[in-house]
Amino acid sequence: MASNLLKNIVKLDTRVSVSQNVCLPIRCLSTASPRVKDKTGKNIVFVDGVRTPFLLSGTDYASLMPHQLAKEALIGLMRKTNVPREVVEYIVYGTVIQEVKTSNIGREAALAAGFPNSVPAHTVTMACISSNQGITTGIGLIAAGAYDVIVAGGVEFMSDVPIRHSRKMRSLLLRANKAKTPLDKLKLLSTFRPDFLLPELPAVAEFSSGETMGFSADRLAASFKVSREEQDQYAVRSHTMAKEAQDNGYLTDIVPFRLPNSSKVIEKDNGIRVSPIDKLAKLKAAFVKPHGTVTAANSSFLTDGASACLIMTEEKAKQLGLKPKLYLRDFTYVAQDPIDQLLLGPTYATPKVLEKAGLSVNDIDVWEVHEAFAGQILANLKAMDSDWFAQKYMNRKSKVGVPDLSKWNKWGGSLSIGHPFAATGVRLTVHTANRLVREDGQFGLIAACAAGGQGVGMIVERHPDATAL
Ligand SMILES: CC(=O)SCCNC(=O)CCNC(=O)[C@H](O)C(C)(C)COP(=O)(O)OP(=O)(O)OC[C@H]1O[C@@H](n2cnc3c(N)ncnc32)[C@H](O)[C@@H]1OP(=O)(O)O
Repeated sequence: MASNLLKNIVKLDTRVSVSQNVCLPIRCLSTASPRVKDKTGKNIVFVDGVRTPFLLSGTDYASLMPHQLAKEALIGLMRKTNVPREVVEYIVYGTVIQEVKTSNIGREAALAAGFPNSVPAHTVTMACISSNQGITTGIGLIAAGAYDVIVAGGVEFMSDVPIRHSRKMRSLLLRANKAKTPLDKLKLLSTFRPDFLLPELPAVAEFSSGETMGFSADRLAASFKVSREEQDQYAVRSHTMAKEAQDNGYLTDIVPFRLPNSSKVIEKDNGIRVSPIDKLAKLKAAFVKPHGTVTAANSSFLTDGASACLIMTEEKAKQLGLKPKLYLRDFTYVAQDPIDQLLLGPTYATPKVLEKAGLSVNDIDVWEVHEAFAGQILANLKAMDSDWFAQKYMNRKSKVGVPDLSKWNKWGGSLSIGHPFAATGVRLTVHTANRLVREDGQFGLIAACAAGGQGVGMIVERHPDATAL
């Protein structure tokens, strides 16, 4: 395993500023002979994507319901693209922790956002890659010829999660509902015990192992010998780059959100926080106590937010006079053992999707990789740089290869911008699109890990018409 890798990340990132290397789109891209062939016969394009500002849970969105956030993302998308709602034929929307009253949240959000009743919507869930799943389900529907115009996206709302009665209490209440006589009800009441009142709190944890994501990340970092200092440095990198992108006005995927019944308009992500490294070093372990290395500052934080994007056939985009940002070229999903390899999705998905598309690591101009934890990102980079890992775990002859880190998450990532689980996939895609224009690149790779030991890799290509940010 290359031991210099992490040193290089730190050195490199203090030098690379997102305000450098910005140029207008000058590369001549052509649809005539694409290097990556279209597999669908439809040349499916990503027109644009938007998101609400991502906020720390428990802050300004706290009194909302999740479908209200999703509604704002959908309204913002239609306003930004200037496409009439009637043109949209189907909506695929992601969520992870479901609000029980709006279980098909895609449909509720679409109705609230003023889409015609005749536009069907369904909800998908695949943990942190749920809106990637929204996009690729849309690709499938278009490729199958079912529809030409799809909206995809996702929402997560951690300010209010369903807290259930205990199983014993639920069982009692359900039986009480069916009890016919007062005597039956009394008999049931006599079975009540005080411990029935203990609630069941949801945890960001793996069902099969019971382990929280943070605990797993700490174990992963330890097994790849990623130090606390390296994790803290990576976290500072993420926040520094996100702050620069925010200050430079690059985060144009944000649609401002006017809070209902208030004059307050939310315009910015509120979790970006550049702190001195010695401040981070003082924080206590958040999961593996007391000696773990994953802390509040080198973890993504619990976030509220929603996203949405518009995808369609290139022909339809032309008919509508739109200037798409990307071709959606290829994708893959991967899955591993959720106990030992929970957060290594990017390592597994990257070579698979590159090979499918006929590209190599060096062809990628923009990397957007989900940062669940700094330790998880650094463990993935080490795994990608290891022949031993490739041979032992991936059935490959040699390592995947290390991405050029000057092209990696240059506008920050989930650690700093936030990670509303099901909304992140669209955020990664639209940042890839906008970075490809600003950085004059051609190909982007999006990768993410997800609970269940799953992961996604997507290859996108800048569309020749992509100019507007
Ligand atoms: C596939 C996947 O994506 S898996 C990932 C899924 N996501 C997760 O698992 C979420 C992980 N994150 C979490 O669960 C939570 O954010 C936690 C447990 C890590 C932290 O939660 P909390 O303890 O509530 O965080 P809180 O915001 O209070 O921060 C704790 C302390 O760290 C400090 N802190 C947090 N971030 C920073 C920062 N960037 N710089 C400096 N200090 C910081 C806070 O100021 C606070 O300090 P204090 O105790 O002196 O007030």
